[in-house]
Amino acid sequence: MELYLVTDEAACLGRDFFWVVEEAVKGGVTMVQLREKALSANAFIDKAKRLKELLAPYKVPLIINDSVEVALACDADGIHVGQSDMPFHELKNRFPAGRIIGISAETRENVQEAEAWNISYLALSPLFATPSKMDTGNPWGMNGISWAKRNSRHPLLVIGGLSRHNTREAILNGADGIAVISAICSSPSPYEAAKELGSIIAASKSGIHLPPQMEFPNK
Ligand SMILES: Cc1ncc(COP(=O)(O)OP(=O)(O)O)c(N)n1
Ligand SMILES: Cc1ncsc1CCOP(=O)(O)O
Ligand SMILES: [Mg+2]
Repeated sequence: MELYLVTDEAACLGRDFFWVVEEAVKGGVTMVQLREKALSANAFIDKAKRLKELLAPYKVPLIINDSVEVALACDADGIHVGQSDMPFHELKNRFPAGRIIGISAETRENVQEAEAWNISYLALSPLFATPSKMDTGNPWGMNGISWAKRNSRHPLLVIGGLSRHNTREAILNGADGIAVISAICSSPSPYEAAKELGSIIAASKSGIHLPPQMEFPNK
């Protein structure tokens, strides 16, 4: 989940959706979430099945946003739910054990509540305000990552406004991975964008010599 692509057809700017995703995967994306807000259930399932076939040879897991029905119908590797979606206690009974379950945390209370759950990752949402999703709560900011790192046992993702300019700082503050829409889907080259973000993540992880507080004294 280090470099996690959340898809958005509109963010692909008229280019073929499957081409954008495949370029991103070739560039190094490690997980893909199909996020569809306007499709019928059948159309969502058809798109998910096609995407699963595309991803299989690359061994990149497919995550379905919001819908357990779609996730089951396409035999997805995992599901992502937010605070207004199916609650974890219900999801864990509906979704086969061993698959990926990701949850968004919008507040410190959400992070604390998730401590009791067996989930695959927690996504701090949003890290920064973003035009890609307007109905969000208050942004976590970089300080929020270090707080969550100290208070959560789960792998931590950050989402919202991530780009080549702030990925290093997010990782140095404690994020295990980043999730993006526009930085990849809307890039002139989704391949190059993914490659660059992946390199920044790898370099930030291998090059940590100072604790984040020392690198960023104001955080
Ligand atoms: C990886 C990841 N993190 C957060 C979200 C947001 O989920 P949610 O709050 O349920 O909002 P919608 O995406 O459903 O609009 C996400 N999708 N993926
Ligand atoms: C789906 C989602 N959840 C929180 S912010 C967001 C959108 C992220 O998009 P971008 O990477 O373009 O800021
Ligand atoms: Mg949701």
